[in-house]
Parts: sequence; structure tokens; C-alpha cells
Amino acid sequence: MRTSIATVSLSGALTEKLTAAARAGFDGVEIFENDLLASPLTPEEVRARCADLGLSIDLYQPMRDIEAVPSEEFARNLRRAEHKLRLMERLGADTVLVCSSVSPLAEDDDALAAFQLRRLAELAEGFGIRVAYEALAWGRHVSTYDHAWRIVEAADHPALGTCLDSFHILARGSDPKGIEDIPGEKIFFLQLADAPLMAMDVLQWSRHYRCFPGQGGFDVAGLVGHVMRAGYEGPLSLEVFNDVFRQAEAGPTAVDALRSLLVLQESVGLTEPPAPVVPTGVAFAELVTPDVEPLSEILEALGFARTARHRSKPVDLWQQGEARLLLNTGPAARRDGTQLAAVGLESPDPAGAARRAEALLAPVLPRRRAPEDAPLDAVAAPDGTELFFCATDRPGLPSWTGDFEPVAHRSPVAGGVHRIDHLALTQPWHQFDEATLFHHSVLGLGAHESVDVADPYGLLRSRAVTNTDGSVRIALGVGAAPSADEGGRAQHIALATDDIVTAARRFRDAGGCLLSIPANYYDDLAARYEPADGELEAYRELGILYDRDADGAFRHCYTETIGRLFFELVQRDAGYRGYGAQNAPVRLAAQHVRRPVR
Ligand SMILES: O=C(O)c1ccc(O)c(O)c1
Ligand SMILES: [Mg+2]
Repeated sequence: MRTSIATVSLSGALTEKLTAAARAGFDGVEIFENDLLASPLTPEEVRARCADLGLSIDLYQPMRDIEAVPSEEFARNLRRAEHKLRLMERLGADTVLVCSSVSPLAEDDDALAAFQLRRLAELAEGFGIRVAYEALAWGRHVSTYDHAWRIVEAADHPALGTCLDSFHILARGSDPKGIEDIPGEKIFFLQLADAPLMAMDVLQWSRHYRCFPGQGGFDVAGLVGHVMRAGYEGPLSLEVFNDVFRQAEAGPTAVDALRSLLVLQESVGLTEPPAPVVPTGVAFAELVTPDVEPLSEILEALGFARTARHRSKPVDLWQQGEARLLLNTGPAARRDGTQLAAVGLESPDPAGAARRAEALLAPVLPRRRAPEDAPLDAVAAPDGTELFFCATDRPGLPSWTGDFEPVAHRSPVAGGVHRIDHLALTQPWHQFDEATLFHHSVLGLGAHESVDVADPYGLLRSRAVTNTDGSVRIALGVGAAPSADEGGRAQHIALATDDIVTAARRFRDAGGCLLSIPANYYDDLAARYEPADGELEAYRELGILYDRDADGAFRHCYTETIGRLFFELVQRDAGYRGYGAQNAPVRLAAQHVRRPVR
């Protein structure tokens, strides 16, 4: 189906919005009146710009407070409408949105509303323009889609139809099934938006918290299914009022927006992009660092051994069990400082995973980073993290391990860490919803509930995306921290151990610094749980935190932060599903203090 986006959904001046929509690949736009009024371009110039960009103008909006008013007022409204219809003629837009009145002058009189909307439609018809009547969820007398449709039906004019907006319908809790009773050709327009489920005033909810389909809690796909069955043939158009997107760059927002429509069309069976290929494990995490010493000291203390070196580049493989870390000291490291730059995901079908990613607008990276490297399929996540789809040491497929030459090393220590439990990837503040949708739709990972945790200087939001057996767990986080080297903005790698007390003690004895946790935390822990003899003392000594859910316990502790990176040691009972969010405020506070235990 044709795709469209309301200019209000994107930041910037009108021309920036149009350019972003066109570059992302939208077919058309809804032009919001304020964007036009604020533009130095004449309506003819806007029309020409859209034509040059290959965009149709699918809707002009909104016309407000038109219907069900006393006749003198309606005469004034018609004059106002005529002015707009002339403007639309110059713009070359053939559909105008009229939203249900919020005016104190409006009367609770459907017959009057129908009569006046018919008069408006007659006027619009003379300009070759159609009127699409939309129920605002907070409309004075008309606030539901079925009510708006009854009025349109009663008005009975070919130039008058209805506009459905998923937000207004789903925020009111209306049953969207009734949409199927509306003849498809009378649905003049379909606006789509999702929103997080919140108990708040519906106008505020709509104007500040809408998001793209798949990013909130509404069943937008279910609603679209009803609209399709009604026989609607117009565009799928996004209309998202959102405080974050208003401030974010228009280009990436437009790509995120179009991705949401691609996924939506797939979920209602309108398109069939390459199927998701769910990753089955973490092959490696690649760290870049300008200064290899401090990081290698930490890795050694954690029990890792440097087992191989890249044939042609300054990249070392450090390994312990199934936990593999690449340490890259190349040019990127000197540019960006110490951070997590890439993740290798074990994939049952690396090429298929890349095709899916490309179809959903993920930037595809060159398959070989150097001519002599094994060809690896890779894409960039929204935050720039490179994702490699790997087939580690599997016959018949290129393996990244072939680029490495073994080096002599001591044998790995027993009882250390054995795999990567999870990766915590901090997202740019304006890309959190985008990141969730990306990891869910592109990688086929399941998104868990979002949790808010208190940071001494703000709030951190975190949302895990995982595969079903938990062999891939990524905790996406967002939050402001006062400086880049503190917990809030750093990424971390959580390493799984079967015995955290031994692993932590050995790390510390080998010279590693563990994050110190205040005594108050342990006093509280003693009151909440019944620790075994000596358990609490060991946790207190080593800065180990404890959490439990119905199915098991979680014990974890943290290393110091280097650049934008730190490590977590994790002992997870098989049933425990979380990430110790309960303890995160204590951890974040401790990271701001940064008093390591030697
Ligand atoms: O918030 C509003 O006023 C508004 C305007 C036009 C729309 O299409 C809409 O859904 C909401
Ligand atoms: Mg709307």
C-alpha cells in the first residue's frame, strides 16, 4: 500500500521534513497547516518541491471547529473553509481533514452536524476536494469513530467521508471491529499511531506520547486488519505527535517511521519481506580501545586468555569458555575511546538475517572490512553498533575465526566465566523506541516490559530484547548521566559465572577493582532475605548485589568503568528472567561515587 507521513511527525522546517520523508522512501505526506504557515515557500513552491521529491500531498490538515454551530457562526466557518480550499487548490492537495469540534459553540445535534458537513462537502466538491471527518477522542460531542461515521452517513454526500485515526479509536477503548461496517470507499483516510499504555488525560497523551506502530501498547495491526476488510484502498499514513521526535533529527526518525509501516504491513499480511532469522547466541563482542593495557589487565583478572590475533589488523581475541571478546586498537579506537563497537550474533542463516535487515532499512555494512577477511554479513543498529551475523566454526560457511591466528597462551582458569549473559547497550536519548522496534523487527528478538530505574541525576529506562532460550539477551537503556564516564551512559558486558563469590574474589585478588556497594544495602538485604551463613558477609566484602524472582536468584557485581565500558559478573539461576533492575539505583549511585574496592 502507499505510505504517507504527517509533517507534524518530523522535526525541522517544512522543507527538511519533506526531504527526510522522501529520502526514507515515503510515497506521500499529510501537510500540517502550521508547517505551511511557517514556511517561506508559497503553496505553489511547496507543491513543486513535493513533486521534485516524488511525494504526493495526500492530505491537508486540520480544519477545526466547523460543524454543529449556530447558522451565523457556520457562515463564518464556511468563509474560513473557502479560503483553505483555495489554498489547497494551489497546493494540489485533494483531501482535507476536518476534526470533530471542540468549540463551546458546538451543539449536541447530529442532524445539524450532518447538514453543515454536507454544506461544506458541496463547497469542497466545487474545488475537486474531498472532506474527511475525524472524531477527536476529546471532541466536544463527537469523540468516537462510529459516531463520526453515523454523521457522515446521514450527510450522504460523495465528497464527504470519514478519517480513521488509530490513536483516537484505541485510546478511547472503542471496539475497532465496527470499522468493517463502514463501506471502504467512505473511509477517505487512515492515520496510524501507537502509544504507550498510560492512565492520563487523552489530549495530553495524544499530543505528547504518540509513537510509531509497534513502539507502544496498542494493537494497531489488528485495527488495520479491520480497515483492510472494510475495503479501504488509501494510504497508510503516520500521524505521530511526540515530544522526543520533535527534537530528534528528521532523517533517522523518518527511516524509523517507515520501518514501522513495513513491519505493520507484514503483520497484516500485505507484504512478505524475508522472514526474521532469530540469533541463537552471542559469537563475540568487539571492544575498541586506544590503550590496550587497562582493558587487558581487567580481562586477565576476569580469567580471560588472549588466544588469537587477527592476521592483518590490531585485533586480539580474548576467550574464556564460550565468552569471546575482540580487542581492537585500530583507528576507530583512537577516534572513539574505549567502548563496545560491534556484536557478533550467532545466526542459523547469516545471509538471510542480512536480507531481512536490509528489507527493513538497516544500513548494510561492507561484507569484508579488509580484502583478506572472511566475508561476513553485517548491518548497523540505530546507535551505530555494528551487528555481525556469524556462523562460528560451522562447516560450509565463512567463519570470522578464520581471520585469526592462534597465539600461545596459558590454559583458561577453572570456574571463571563461561559465556556472555547479556549486553547492555545504552542508546542515544532520542532513539530508545526506535532501538526496541529495530531489535524486535529486524533481529526477531522478543521485547520485554520497559522498566524505569532511579539514577541519582535522572532516570534510566531499560528494556530487554531476548531470544526465547535466553542465549541472546540485550538490555537497551537510555538515560542522562552528568558525564560520559559514569554508569548512566556507559555500556556493559555481563559475563556469566556459576560461582560469583569465587569469580569475584579471584578477580579482586588478581588486581581487579570491584564497585563498592554501601553497607546500607546489605542491612536492607538481610531484612528482606534469609541469607545462608557467611553469604551476606561475602557479598558485602565483594560488592555483590542480590535479587530474586519467583523462579530463582540473581547475583551480580561490577568492575570499574573504562571509557564508556564496564563489566558485570552474573550468577543467574536458570529460572530468573530479569537483570537485577531492583539493584540498579544502588549500582548507578555507586558508579557516580566510584570508590572501588581494591
Ligand atoms: O491534536 C489535535 O488537535 C489533532 C489534530 C489533527 C488530528 O488528525 C489529530 O489526530 C489530532
Ligand atoms: Mg488524526
